[in-house]
Amino acid sequence: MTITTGSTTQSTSDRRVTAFSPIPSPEALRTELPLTARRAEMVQRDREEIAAILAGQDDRMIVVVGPCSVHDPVAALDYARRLAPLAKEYADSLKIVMRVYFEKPRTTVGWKGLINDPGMDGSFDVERGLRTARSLLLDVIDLGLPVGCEFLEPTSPQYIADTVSWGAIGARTTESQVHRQLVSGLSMPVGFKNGTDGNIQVAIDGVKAAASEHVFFGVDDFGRGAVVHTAGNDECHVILRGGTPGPNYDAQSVADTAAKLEKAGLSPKVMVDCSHANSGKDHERQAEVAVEVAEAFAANRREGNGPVLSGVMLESFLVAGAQSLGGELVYGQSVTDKCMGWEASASVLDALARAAR
Ligand SMILES: O=C[C@H](O)[C@H](O)COP(=O)(O)O
Ligand SMILES: C=C(OP(=O)(O)O)C(=O)O
Repeated sequence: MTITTGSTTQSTSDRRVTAFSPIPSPEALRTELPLTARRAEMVQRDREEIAAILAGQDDRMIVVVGPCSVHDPVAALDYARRLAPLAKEYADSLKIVMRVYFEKPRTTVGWKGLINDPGMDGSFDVERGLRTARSLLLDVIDLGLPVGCEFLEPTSPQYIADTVSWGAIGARTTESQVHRQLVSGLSMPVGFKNGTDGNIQVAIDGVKAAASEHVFFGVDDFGRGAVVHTAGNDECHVILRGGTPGPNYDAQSVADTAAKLEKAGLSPKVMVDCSHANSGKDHERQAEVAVEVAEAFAANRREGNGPVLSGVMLESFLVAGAQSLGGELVYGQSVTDKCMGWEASASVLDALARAAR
């Protein structure tokens, strides 16, 4: 049911709000699609392993890999079925986390992801989006894969965060107090991207702010407005994704970021996003960047410099490249940024595993 509003001439509020569409509470959705004790155990174990890598207690490399965005849950699960055996095969050297991104921050306007508009047709069936997203997350966990999500809407994590082992705050929201507060209450390790302009300090500030306690506006499990009190999240790190001036995945940028984190009293943990401005959004270049980063990772370990570079992020799907929305869609191809295809992704994972060993 949609409630139309802003209709009386006397009203000074909601003059530009055209409707409110109710959705189920987080508790109702979690009851309908329960995590279950077995899955909760897997999520907890995966979060601890990722945190241990970030803390330097486990010298594997975190690899967050998967589509830029999920638009077709069938293709995403198909992808997960291919990734799961590789995650097992490389488990001695890589901690593979599947990118299962449902919320897309746009530079201006565009499709905002499966939760916002699962039909990709402007029908904005958010209730269906939430249900589809949660259901897919449970299916991916059942394949033995940890899940990584970007958190964008401040209240959507209530519906899905119990399934998520690693989270990200994107380049467009890394400086936002609302997102930093949100992270301070999240139960998993979270990476803050540098800004789109290449500013790394905003990500370092994000890590610092999220480690602190906060009190802010939110919703409780029953969807009621509430004041949220958080304990702070000390398992956060920076993600270097390049920026307007160019890439920032080189050894010097990683070392400088680590030094700045240490100066700020934070753990010097850095992940490199091989996509976005580090590859000029070119999926073929992304594979080359990943191989360069793998070599730097191996050299860093050989020189005994400690595991500053803790992980990489890759945008990868079944079919290489990207397609526009509108016409008939190619199965397994991104509808947002260009992704590496499956074959290229598998060989990059192999290169990363060899480097990490
Ligand atoms: O990762 C995805 C995109 O880079 C991000 O959502 C911005 O996309 P846009 O510039 O196409 O809006
Ligand atoms: C939106 C993303 O990246 P960024 O915030 O770095 O642009 C993403 O990783 O999907």
